[in-house]
Amino acid sequence: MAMYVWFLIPLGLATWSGNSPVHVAVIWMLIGFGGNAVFYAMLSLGYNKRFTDHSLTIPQMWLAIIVTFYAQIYAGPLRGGYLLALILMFIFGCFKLRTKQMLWVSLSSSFIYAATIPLAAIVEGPAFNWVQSLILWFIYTTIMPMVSVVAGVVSRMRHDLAANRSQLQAALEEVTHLASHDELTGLSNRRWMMETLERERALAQRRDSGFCLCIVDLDHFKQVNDVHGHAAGDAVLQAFARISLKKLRGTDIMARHGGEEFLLFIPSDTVAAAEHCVQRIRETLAHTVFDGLPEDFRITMSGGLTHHQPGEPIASTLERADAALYQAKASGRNRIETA
Ligand SMILES: Nc1nc2c(ncn2[C@@H]2O[C@H](COP(=O)(O)OP(=O)(O)OP(=O)(O)O)[C@@H](O)[C@H]2O)c(=O)[nH]1
Repeated sequence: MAMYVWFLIPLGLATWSGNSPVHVAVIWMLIGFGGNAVFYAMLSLGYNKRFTDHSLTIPQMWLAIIVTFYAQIYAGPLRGGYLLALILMFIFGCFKLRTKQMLWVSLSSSFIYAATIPLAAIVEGPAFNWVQSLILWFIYTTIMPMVSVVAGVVSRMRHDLAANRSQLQAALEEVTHLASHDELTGLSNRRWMMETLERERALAQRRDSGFCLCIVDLDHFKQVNDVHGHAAGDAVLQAFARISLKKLRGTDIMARHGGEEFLLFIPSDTVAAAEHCVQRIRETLAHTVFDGLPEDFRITMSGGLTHHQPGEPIASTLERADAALYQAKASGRNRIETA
């Protein structure tokens, strides 16, 4: 668009000084501004999505080529200056097009340029300088492919840069995810959970609300590895995470505390309500048949559940939950003990 506005100055001067007929400036404005308005409307209304070239760069370049060559037919000795408008348009093209597309546009435009030379000769009559015009055409036909190649290189560099940036973004997201999640189960990891618990502790204190913590441990898990192999053990851990997440509410948080131990945060004011939730997981697990393991294979869990006392450090809550877990194991496993 800026090109059309800027070239109105030389075009206006050429018209004012009698070097270019008025209709050229009128057509320049009508086609230039009207065409751009159409492209703007298409982009705003999303019609551009129907084309493979979403940016509509090629049609926009063609609009500039046609209107510039039209002005050039009547430009007389000023003819060469108008070609500079097309250099601007080719630089614009390099933001979106590949070298091949740029070359195609430059070569096909040089054919159209050739076709305008006899038309300019008709307009100018006997004063027309064929040699000068053919030299200008030769310059255009040889320089524009070079501009296209350079523009194509710039375009490729831009594409590579954008691809690198999105790869870097994806890697950053992955690193951020890995820093806060357990790779095997996809649950939050211990570090993230401890930070979250500190935040929840501060929030609970401010809101005068409570929450419960439960340490969950799979029973005799070592035997799973020993009898069925480490891969089967991994599959059991993953399945347990899935089962638990299905049974939890959106506000509950389950994290892998380490090994076959998990930490469960339940924002409940009463141990009874939290216990109900943990018991649901325990019962479901006890009846779960695992893919790839014998039909009669079952695994159970034990849990130590406690309520966070206002003001106490998280470590103290965890110590109590751990003691309750120890009690659950000592009492025969597959149970939840509260403290
Ligand atoms: N497959 C697998 N095993 C793990 C992983 N992390 C820890 N373990 C195993 O978990 C087992 C834990 O065993 P123990 O601490 O003896 O506990 P347990 O056999 O569950 O016995 P109780 O807790 O007393 O019921 C060990 O054999 C660890 O190797 C893991 O990521 N994958």
